Amino acid sequence: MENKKYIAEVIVNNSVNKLDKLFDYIIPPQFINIIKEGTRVLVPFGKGNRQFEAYVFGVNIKLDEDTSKLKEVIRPIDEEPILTINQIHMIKWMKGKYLCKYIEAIQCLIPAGVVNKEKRFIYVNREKLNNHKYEMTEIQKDIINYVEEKGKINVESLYKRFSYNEVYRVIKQLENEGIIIIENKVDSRIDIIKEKYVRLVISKDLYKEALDSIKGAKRQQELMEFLKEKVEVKISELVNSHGFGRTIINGLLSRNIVEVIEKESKRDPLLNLELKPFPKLEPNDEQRVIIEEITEAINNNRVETYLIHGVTGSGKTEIYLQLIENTLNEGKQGIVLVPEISLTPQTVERFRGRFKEGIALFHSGLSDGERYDEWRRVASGEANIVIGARSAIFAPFNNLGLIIIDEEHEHTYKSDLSPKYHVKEIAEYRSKHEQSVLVLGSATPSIESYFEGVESIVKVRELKNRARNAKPPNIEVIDMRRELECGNKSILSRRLHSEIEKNLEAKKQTILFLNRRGYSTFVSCRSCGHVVKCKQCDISLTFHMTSKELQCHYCGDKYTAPRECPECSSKNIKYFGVGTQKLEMLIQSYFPKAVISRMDLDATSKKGAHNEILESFKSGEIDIMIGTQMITKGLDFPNVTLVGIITADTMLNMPDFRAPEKVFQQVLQVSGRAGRGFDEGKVILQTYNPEHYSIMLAAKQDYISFFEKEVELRKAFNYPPFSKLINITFTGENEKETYLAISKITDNIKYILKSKGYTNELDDIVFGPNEGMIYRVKNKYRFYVLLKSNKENYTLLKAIIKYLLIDSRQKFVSDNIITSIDMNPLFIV
Ligand SMILES: Nc1ncnc2c1ncn2[C@@H]1O[C@H](COP(=O)(O)OP(=O)(O)OP(=O)(O)O)[C@@H](O)[C@H]1O
Ligand SMILES: [Zn+2]
Ligand SMILES: [Zn+2]
Repeated sequence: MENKKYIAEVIVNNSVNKLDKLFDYIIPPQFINIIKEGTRVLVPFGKGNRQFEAYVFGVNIKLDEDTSKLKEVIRPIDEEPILTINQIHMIKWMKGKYLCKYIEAIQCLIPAGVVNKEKRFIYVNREKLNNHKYEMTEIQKDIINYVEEKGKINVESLYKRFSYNEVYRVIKQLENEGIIIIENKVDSRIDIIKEKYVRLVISKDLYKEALDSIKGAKRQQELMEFLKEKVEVKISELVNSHGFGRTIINGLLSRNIVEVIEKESKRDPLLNLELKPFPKLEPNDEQRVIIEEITEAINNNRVETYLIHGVTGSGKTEIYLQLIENTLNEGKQGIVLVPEISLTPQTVERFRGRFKEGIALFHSGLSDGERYDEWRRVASGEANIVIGARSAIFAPFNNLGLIIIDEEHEHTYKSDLSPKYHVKEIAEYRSKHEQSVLVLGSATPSIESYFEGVESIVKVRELKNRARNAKPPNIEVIDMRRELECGNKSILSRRLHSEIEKNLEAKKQTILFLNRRGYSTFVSCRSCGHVVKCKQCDISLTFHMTSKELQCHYCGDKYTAPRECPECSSKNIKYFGVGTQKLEMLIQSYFPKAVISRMDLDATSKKGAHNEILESFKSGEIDIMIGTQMITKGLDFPNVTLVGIITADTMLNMPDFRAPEKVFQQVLQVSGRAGRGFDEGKVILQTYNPEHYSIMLAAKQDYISFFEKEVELRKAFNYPPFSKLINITFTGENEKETYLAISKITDNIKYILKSKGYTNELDDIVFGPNEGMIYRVKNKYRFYVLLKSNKENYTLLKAIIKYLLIDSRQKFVSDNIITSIDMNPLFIV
């Protein structure tokens, strides 16, 4: 056939709004069999035909159609497609679900190291230079000399050498005259690391002779003997760990006794962690039943979600380990998600101790290079287990059998960048499309997840007992209002004080927990515990320092700050909190002999500091550990018998409908650190709101009652899981312009809703626009509008947002305003 053309539909790797769609390119005949769905290609783009990297999403054949306006693909970048067809489907699905850009979704699936960057190279055209007619300026001469000297160089390096403005102007002009030529090349940003190794090249029979020939050089002889035992050794290792300097190595090199070879090496982030074996445990009855049931589902490729609700210390990790083992035995691969790798060193240790190898780690602390290497280990099949935070859910496995989300209630599973996905949603998608089992685990499942259990969408399995027969800790609530009445103004109740004392005498360890989030933004009464809330939203009001007013963070209603408590008329109506540092000083002054350590963001900002503190806590050097949220997760220290929660109220009064849930979770999680060994654990929980259902039920460790109460309230105020929230944020440098822009969008949303017959309900659907809780960040102003939708209008609302903020964005929002859409916000900030 004459006019048959192969057309590639591509996504250009560029985050400009206008480019967020598929573009057609002709595939030149020589590439027809190479360029497929998922191949990365180089394409010319725009008027200047600059080269861009692009991803092929589809290949079509066109017959007798006019393709004269289309450009041609320049060439493929890789030999094999970099995205599978499954992944392309997932990217399209993510775009539809989160209203993000294609390229943003692609960037979730492919690590930064793979995504290429365009580099510009520059060189001099000698002929044109010789023929030019005018006198050059000094700077022109300097630049030309510099470039000629180097041959062909990256333009970036000119910017380092000369001032940007000068270079920019000069090279533009010289380029127009053809004196210099600029070439665009797309290049991988990450270099593959090559390591140099040394090995003996002397055969066995010549060995003795060679050894004798260097009698005078004792160290060279020693190196020979050293290498004799080994195949090859890294130069860096010889130099750094074994004291063989370069001259010694060069000595043997010059005599042709050794040679140096180069091998590609992968950066291994686990390299410097020591490996302690963690042998398989005989599962107890509760564990066994669950392991058997889920293994059966894995073996039969069933699409199934399990929620393991197991009290703290019930041995969930052992279940995960055995499930992963069974998955590998089936020749399949597994993903284990943890809230934060650096905060869950014990979990990682156990997996490494059990499986030794084949584990790849994905987390935010990796350099681009490390991330790229880990990704390639997974893609090439070298690793069959991935452990990691959020991003690990995108691990490029091709035979996925099992996904585990440990501590599934943790908020770190929600991405704060676009696409604002929740790991659980991606995991559900992969489970469904790759026939694999999803396991969620928590001692305190999120209300949404447990609700899915009630609705039989997920299968809930319970672990009611601690694994090593330890008893659950005993939680005692201390009413801080009574302390004040009795004249104790200290941050420690008398009870907590004396328990710490006792614990120190018994040589047991103590954890003191202080929550920093939401610290002193709300107003409460120290005499009666009353907290001022919005009448409409049941949300604690936020105190605004500048206006000295109280404002509801959800609906925007303003209230005047009371001078005395509306409940008990006390003048003690302001809340004063303390930070961890101050707390550490206080505790040290109360217990001068105790060894105290602090674990918070400040104390652990140095690399490795977190692990160091944990190690010395484990070894028993530290008596009292003071910490923030960092110490609530997965720590298993048998010698901790006392946990003190300094105040449950900071969290309780967060302007967030999930505040009671978070308090409940946090109290149970941090309490769960106590009494995991032979001795019983005790928890002292201090609060100004002892009657709050969240505190009372946490003290009883009664998850089910808490769940029921919470669900009742969510239903009454129409919060998730009974509604879906959508949050739209506008950020801009010009306060007024940003506000007007979001107001215009809000009006449009209302207008369209009205035209679709929603008239009376508008006030129950659209809230705002309001100032963001963090109103001014880096001189940019932030406003948001919150939408509350139900099953029947969700699709409509999504379509409206898509129309206003994506498809017709240019019409409604100027380019200097950043818009962000969150389809299921966990926090509204
Ligand atoms: N079958 C078993 N036999 C003996 N010990 C076990 C068994 N299963 C688990 N353990 C031990 O019980 C302790 C608690 O287990 P693990 O840390 O897995 O609890 P968890 O459910 O993850 O708790 P948390 O939710 O508090 O993190 C660990 O020290 C673990 O080694
Ligand atoms: Zn009061
Ligand atoms: Zn309100």
